[in-house]
Amino acid sequence: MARVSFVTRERANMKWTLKKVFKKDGFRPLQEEVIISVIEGHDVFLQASTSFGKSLCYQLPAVLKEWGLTLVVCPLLALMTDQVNYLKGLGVSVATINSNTSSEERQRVMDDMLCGHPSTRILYVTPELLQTENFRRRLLIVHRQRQLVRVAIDEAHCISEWGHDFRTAYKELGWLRKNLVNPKIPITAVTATATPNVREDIIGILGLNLNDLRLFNTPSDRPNIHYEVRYRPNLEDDSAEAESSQLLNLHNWLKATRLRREARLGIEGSQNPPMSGIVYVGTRMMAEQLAVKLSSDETVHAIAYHAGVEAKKRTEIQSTWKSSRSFQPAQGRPNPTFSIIVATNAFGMGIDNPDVRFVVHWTPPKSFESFVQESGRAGRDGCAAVSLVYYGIQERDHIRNLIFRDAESHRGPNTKENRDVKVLSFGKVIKYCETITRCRHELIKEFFGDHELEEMGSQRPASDNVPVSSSPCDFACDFCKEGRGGLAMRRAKMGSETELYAYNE
Ligand SMILES: Nc1ncnc2c1ncn2[C@@H]1O[C@H](COP(=O)(O)OP(=O)(O)OP(=O)(O)O)[C@@H](O)[C@H]1O
Repeated sequence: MARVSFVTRERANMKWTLKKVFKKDGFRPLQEEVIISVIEGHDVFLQASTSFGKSLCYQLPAVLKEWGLTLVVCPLLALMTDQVNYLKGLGVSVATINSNTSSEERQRVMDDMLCGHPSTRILYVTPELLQTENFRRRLLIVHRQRQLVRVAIDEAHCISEWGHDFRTAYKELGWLRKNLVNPKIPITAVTATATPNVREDIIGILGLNLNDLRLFNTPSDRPNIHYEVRYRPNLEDDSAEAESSQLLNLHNWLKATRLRREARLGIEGSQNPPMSGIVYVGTRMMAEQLAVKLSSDETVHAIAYHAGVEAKKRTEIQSTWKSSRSFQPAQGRPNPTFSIIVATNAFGMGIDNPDVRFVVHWTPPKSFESFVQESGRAGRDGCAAVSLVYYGIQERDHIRNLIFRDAESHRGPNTKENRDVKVLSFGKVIKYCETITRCRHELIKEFFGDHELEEMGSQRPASDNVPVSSSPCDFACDFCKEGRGGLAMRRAKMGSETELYAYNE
């Protein structure tokens, strides 16, 4: 009886807050169930695909009640700043303490935390801050004052050495469960990219209570993304020719995309706002060079983004690209059809631009998890988008050598394990790219062990809208569109069967 009234009352309250505070018309499938579990005070582990809306699952409960502080641990300054600005824009009382926070602001936030009834509802911190004695002491005071309601761990895969973005400070988060007791503070951990090993670490290190843990997941692939691999010819003795034929290939693909768009919309492409895309490259120099080469076509405006670009300029590039609707072309050039960021992996996790229509990997990604994170920047509005990976035997071998060389150049007890993790993850990239007999959506789900989550009793969204189709992904990948024969022909250009790893069956 008590539960029925909770559900009825809280659901109405949640919907009202969703609309009134977050300006959203409704929940996405599964969000409501996750949020109810968070509000009920359970430990929650949510593994949902990129762009699912995981942040809302801890932000909405934080503002639903009229008091109490939610602590959010987040690995990236840029991500934290984006979230804080977004929430401030909605009128939520939110704060952050990180290396960019001024001492006055830091003092103000700390004073508020300790005042016995903090007005801050959500506090974003780095895992490094949470390691400091000073912050821990203050957090324990807030807890004793019964003002700490829950902790959320964003990008929880960073906890695991099996993960692609392992952060030592994340591993120390076990402190939370050990010290925030009487009452126990519930923990919500969210990620888009955790393999079975990583999940085990997240649950174990955070000390999530298995008897009470609520597990949720959505499939790891993204149904609205068309996944495709393009094979580079193996021109060992002429890498410049291979490079220029790849550039031509990408320019042709952009041209075909532009023509399709114009045909669909029935108006000149130049009258539409530019279409946003990201091209990932391996090095800063490559980013600079490729941005210039892509911009040689006047329908393309491409700009390089990497850690060597000054921080202020990077923010500027990102915000111009995000607001492509108000894009101003350079003097003397027509309005471009494409606004492209050519980026190294300095641009990735957490970037939330709703209308990115394509993500291209100019060379194979170094890990499968980063591939899923980076390709997941596409189609965040739920509309159709494309992921293209250019793949060649030389690049494959080059990356493998880099992984081994990097491991050898570092000393330390974890070197071998760390290298093995990287080799294993790159092995998945190889399998993903070289396989010509399976749907790519299915491969992604397999690599993240979606089936095992099901066996662990994870709740998934109801699948009543699954299209009836003879393809597992409704023809949203190159295998399902072209079939084995078509892919085999394309892959043959890359090299002989003996040069491929034994991954393709
Ligand atoms: N119920 C909803 N209705 C409409 N938009 C939503 C809803 N929930 C979340 N969103 C929007 O979806 C976008 C993605 O949300 P969010 O950044 O939380 O994704 P995420 O799951 O953390 O993805 P990633 O792992 O890729 O960072 C945001 O712009 C957010 O405002």
